[in-house]
Amino acid sequence: MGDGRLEIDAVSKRFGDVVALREMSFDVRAGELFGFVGSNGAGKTTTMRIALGVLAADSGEVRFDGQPVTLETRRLIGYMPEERGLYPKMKVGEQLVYLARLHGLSNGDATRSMVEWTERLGVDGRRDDDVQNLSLGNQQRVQLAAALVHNPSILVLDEPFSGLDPLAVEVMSKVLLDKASEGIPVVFSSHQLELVERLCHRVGIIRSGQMVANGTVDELRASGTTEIVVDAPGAPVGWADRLNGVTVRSHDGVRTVLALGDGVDDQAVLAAALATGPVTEFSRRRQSLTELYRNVVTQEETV
Ligand SMILES: Nc1ncnc2c1ncn2[C@@H]1O[C@H](COP(=O)(O)OP(=O)(O)OP(=O)(O)O)[C@@H](O)[C@H]1O
Repeated sequence: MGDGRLEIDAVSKRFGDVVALREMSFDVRAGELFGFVGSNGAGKTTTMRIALGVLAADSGEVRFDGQPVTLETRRLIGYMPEERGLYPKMKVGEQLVYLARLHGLSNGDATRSMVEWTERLGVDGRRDDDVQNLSLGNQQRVQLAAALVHNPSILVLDEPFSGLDPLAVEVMSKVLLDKASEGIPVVFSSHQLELVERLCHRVGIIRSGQMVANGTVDELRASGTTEIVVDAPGAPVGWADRLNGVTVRSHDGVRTVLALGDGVDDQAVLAAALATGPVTEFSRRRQSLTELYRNVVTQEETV
């Protein structure tokens, strides 16, 4: 209690026959940027809507700072919905002030916050424009401003990066990192795995409504398959085919990429490579989040 964490604890949800979430559990720590990834329909939006409290879970609990999220604590959440929720015919500035006031800010504080966030997000020149007249990317910047304008203590953002140009991605990234470094938990969903790998402190991969991997990208690497790159110029084709517990991922000229099963001794692989002649490279390959994701998701599919 009192640690500023957002906890999703064994949350389940069905829509008729569709099981959207099965005992989904993870936590987002204070000061952490948490990336939430998974295929279309895996349950990301449903989880976020339950975290916000706009959708009720069938079972399980969402807690913030050790306490169940209530109507009162819901006001502490800055939420960016996937279906974007701005009033198209309202001016940007008026809308942001209105939303901040709904969350209890005084008129003066709401106006100051609107000015600050429109400047930080580069839409200060559009304050007097109707939202519907902005480009989609600028609407998204305003949508982020709407999530931030009431100084939330938790940020829950559904695909905030989708459709943004590279400069807008940088602006959005910096704001999210800054908010996390102020000590609040920040969770966002995304299909842009390179971006998630670059930005996030921890990542959760979900499939069919369940959390199937969760941790720093390095932790996910450590629990995944070890891949070894071997450069053995004199080795005949197929030199590694008969090694126990080893799968040849690719063989390209003199370079072979091998996947080592659990408990396989890499020194035995090195000895086998040396037995073919000189070895000019023998290294562990760092898998990208995209590769880890593919492995986790396809592994689960075959279970
Ligand atoms: N209101 C609803 N009524 C019926 N089924 C729903 C409803 N909302 C979500 N679902 C179903 O629940 C599952 C999870 O959907 P959800 O939108 O949470 O996935 P997602 O991970 O956010 O997907 P995407 O990446 O496509 O946005 C899907 O099978 C979806 O069809």
